[in-house]
Amino acid sequence: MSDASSVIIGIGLKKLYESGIVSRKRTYAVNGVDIAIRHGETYVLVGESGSGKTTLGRVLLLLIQPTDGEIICNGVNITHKTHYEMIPFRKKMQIIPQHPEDAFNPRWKVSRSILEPYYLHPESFHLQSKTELLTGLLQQTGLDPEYVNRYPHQLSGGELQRAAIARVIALKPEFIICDEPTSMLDVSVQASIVHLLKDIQKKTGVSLLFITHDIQLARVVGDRVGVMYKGQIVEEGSDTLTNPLHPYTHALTTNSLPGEKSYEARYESGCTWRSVCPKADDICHTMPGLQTCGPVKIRCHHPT
Ligand SMILES: Nc1ncnc2c1ncn2[C@@H]1O[C@H](COP(=O)(O)OP(=O)(O)OP(=O)(O)O)[C@@H](O)[C@H]1O
Repeated sequence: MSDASSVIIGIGLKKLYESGIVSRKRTYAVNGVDIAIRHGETYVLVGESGSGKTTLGRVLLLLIQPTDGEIICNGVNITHKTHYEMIPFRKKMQIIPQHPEDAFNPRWKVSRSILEPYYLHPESFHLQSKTELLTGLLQQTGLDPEYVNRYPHQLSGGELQRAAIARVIALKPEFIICDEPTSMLDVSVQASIVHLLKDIQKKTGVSLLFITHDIQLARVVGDRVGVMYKGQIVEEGSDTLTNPLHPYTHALTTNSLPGEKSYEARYESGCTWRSVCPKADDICHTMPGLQTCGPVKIRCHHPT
């Protein structure tokens, strides 16, 4: 899967969580994911709550160590790099969180938080002064200079998300994970934040991994879409949400998912969707691989 067109590649990624003291509960939040994000594209990860989107995103950034699998950044295997060896890669990979307020120190003025990369990595800014950097970042994100002299609780959710984006782009990243960046915002400002991110992408060529459970947003924002179900990507393509081939994607996009009770069965092997799939037969007791069908990848024995 190593190719020069990708900024980040995950190969065979797994993340196992174990909980409970008396009886151990094992959950594969990510269960064998292959993914490649190309330079300059927006790849949308879509799926229901608990399907593993956030865990996969954090594993790709090595904010969570995978239980298994490898991560390649610009052709370099970074899976087992030390904290020190990771520094140059960390600068190139950033995340915009769902809750911008969590990303700010409540005791710092917003300007201090936006300039945090400057204090952490002064060598990256050469002769640029703090004021020049801040002015440029505010211009790029459309944030009123007056706001950055305030504390985080004195800004609206949309203003704070712009400030979070300003901090993220300070180090000129090549790859940004946007983890539901608009889901906590008022509908009226959601579109402006999405436009801002796409505008930054147009100007800088940054790759975006956009995590959402909003199908309409995914359709609009994504160059390619990966559909996650129980820790796996079951379908991937540019037209996936308009012409779904996997029975799960079809149910997700037509609002016809069965009730939680009817498909909560977890199998140790085989297709995890088979308990409710109308097409399920004996072969579905074996796990389908992610097959390439033209421009689409699909994990199903019986695609439409
Ligand atoms: N630290 C953890 N310890 C144990 N289980 C976890 C942990 N983090 C996540 N999980 C479990 O892993 C699964 C995937 O969670 P994850 O947050 O990645 O899903 P998601 O698709 O991002 O959901 P949402 O859209 O609600 O944010 C869930 O079953 C969750 O309970």
